[in-house]
Amino acid sequence: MTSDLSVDAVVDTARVVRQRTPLVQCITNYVSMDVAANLLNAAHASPAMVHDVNEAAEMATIASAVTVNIGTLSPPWVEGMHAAASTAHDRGIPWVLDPVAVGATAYRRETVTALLAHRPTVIRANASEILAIATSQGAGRGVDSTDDSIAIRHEAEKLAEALGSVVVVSGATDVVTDGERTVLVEGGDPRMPLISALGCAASALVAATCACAPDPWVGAVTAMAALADAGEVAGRSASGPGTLRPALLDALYLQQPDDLRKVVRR
Ligand SMILES: Nc1ncnc2c1ncn2[C@@H]1O[C@H](COP(=O)(O)OP(=O)(O)OP(=O)(O)O)[C@@H](O)[C@H]1O
Ligand SMILES: Cc1ncsc1CCO
Ligand SMILES: [Mg+2]
Repeated sequence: MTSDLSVDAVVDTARVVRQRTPLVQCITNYVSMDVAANLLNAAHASPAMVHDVNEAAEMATIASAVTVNIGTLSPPWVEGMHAAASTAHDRGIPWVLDPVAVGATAYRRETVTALLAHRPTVIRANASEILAIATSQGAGRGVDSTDDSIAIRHEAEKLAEALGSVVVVSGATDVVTDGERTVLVEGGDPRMPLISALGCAASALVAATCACAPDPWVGAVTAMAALADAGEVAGRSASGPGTLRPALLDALYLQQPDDLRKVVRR
């Protein structure tokens, strides 16, 4: 389901990731560190969990891309987030914002508003989080979505246009939009949201693919298609979320770029 999407560009992006092994600086939450690092390794990228303000900007000068996730935020971490995001912006490398539970507290909303000043390349979040940013209001119960990605497609498109960022709304169907062009990525497994911080890891993967893509919209589609295909493959052998997680890492590792053609159809 595409508009103007070159499936070849998606497959090429997946190939370039394998050639370049992009270094992704992850400023991410305590829950997600393990799954994000291992998912990047399995997907042929290279993680570095570097968040402290004393080194965050310096690290961003050698990274290929940065991901900033507010999942377990505190003031010292926020300083590191600003340092890395502004360096990424100045260098013109992609940086991805993951606004975990942004609707839940005023501190999260203020932090996200301040981080938006560094103009994220991509915002990757679930539907409730995107809705909270789009409406500037509290929404959702916490880190999990209570809204449907497809239902907020138009809010996502307007937000992408207003911010000049690609917006990825994850869910049973992922909505990937730059405001003008929107792709729906289907697939995956219904137990994926039960793997805590898989969305955070998805944001890190979006950073990796954007570092290797002709444009961030294609980059974001590549990451979400890779997860959708791997989730589907993993779901065949998994008996629950516990076994789904290692199976997903194996499926990503074994995935071939051409496998993405199955999920991103014309
Ligand atoms: N019902 C579903 N069926 C198939 N895949 C899904 C479903 N829900 C989510 N996914 C996939 O699971 C991954 C994580 O997305 P999700 O929307 O759960 O992120 P999230 O809410 O930000 O997660 P977290 O905050 O735990 O990191 C994405 O790749 C998404 O496509
Ligand atoms: C459960 C949880 N709490 C803060 S961050 C996080 C990981 C999923 O977003
Ligand atoms: Mg999330």
